[in-house]
Amino acid sequence: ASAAEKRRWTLNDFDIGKPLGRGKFGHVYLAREKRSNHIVALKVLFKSQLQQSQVEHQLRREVEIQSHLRHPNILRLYGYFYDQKRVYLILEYAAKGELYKELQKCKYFSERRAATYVASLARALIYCHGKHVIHRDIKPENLLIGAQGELKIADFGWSVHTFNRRRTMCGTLDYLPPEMVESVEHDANVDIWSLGVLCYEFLYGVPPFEAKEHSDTYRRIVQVDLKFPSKPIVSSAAKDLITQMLVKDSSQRLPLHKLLEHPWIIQNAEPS
Ligand SMILES: Nc1ncnc2c1ncn2[C@@H]1O[C@H](COP(=O)(O)OP(=O)(O)OP(=O)(O)O)[C@@H](O)[C@H]1O
Ligand SMILES: O=C(O)c1cc(-c2cccc(F)c2)nc2ccccc12
Ligand SMILES: [Mg+2]
Repeated sequence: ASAAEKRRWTLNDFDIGKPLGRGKFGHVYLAREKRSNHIVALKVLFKSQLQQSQVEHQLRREVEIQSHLRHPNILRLYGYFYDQKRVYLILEYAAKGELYKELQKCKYFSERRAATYVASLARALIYCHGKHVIHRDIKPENLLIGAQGELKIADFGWSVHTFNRRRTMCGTLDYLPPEMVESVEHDANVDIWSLGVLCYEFLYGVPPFEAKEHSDTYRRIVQVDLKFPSKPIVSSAAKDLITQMLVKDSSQRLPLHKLLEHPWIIQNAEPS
């Protein structure tokens, strides 16, 4: 690890700025590291809440993984430290905030914007899968936007092994592929499914299997009840890509490197 990673950080190393948001286990603040004047996001997590939710080990492992990942579309974890009551994560600051908010504001994205985001996520996932890290939790809430408008996968829900993990944490089912919803063995192809769900949501403003009741969403996922609305107008190339990703048999999903060669991506994604 670099010198920055090894050093023992303390709260005194930082000037704390405005709150950037509230997470499940604490707040995230804008902060400046005093020696380097480097702007970061400081995520403060309360130990008591981490213990109550029994996520302490998950957090340690995810911090371990996240600190070793280096990719332009993956939010950097520079380091961490803790005191009596809190754990602090020193994160790359994503100046343009949450993709989720941007999607709500625009309702849905242009095909060029959607394809550019999908291509950068595919490259980030190819990088992760190359390191035997699968994500399992790709959704708009876990995507942030950097100062140049680039996408950053910001979630700590990484898992190293491709073993079958129950989703102990509650949260929307919308992005789960059939094998996870049916909680059978799953592998890196789960991320292809979630990326397909995300691509649909970028273009239509809603996820493909959304339903009022959890049980209905569950049924629509396992039946791959995929329907394309007539509005907004979306190219058949985009629908073709989504259809090749939202396939029940995970081994038949379009591999990520093939996604980057798909006509819709070639024609619409900004060159990286
Ligand atoms: N690196 C960052 N740069 C800018 N804003 C951030 C950053 N990290 C978090 N935020 C803001 O703070 C909010 C809460 O952070 P986060 O979502 O990480 O907390 P959490 O929901 O508890 O964590 P997780 O989503 O991993 O469970 C985010 O929704 C976002 O608005
Ligand atoms: O008091 C501790 O030793 C402690 C350390 C850590 C921790 C250590 C490294 C990385 C990381 F993300 C978290 N998390 C905790 C969560 C709850 C209660 C105590 C702790
Ligand atoms: Mg969050």
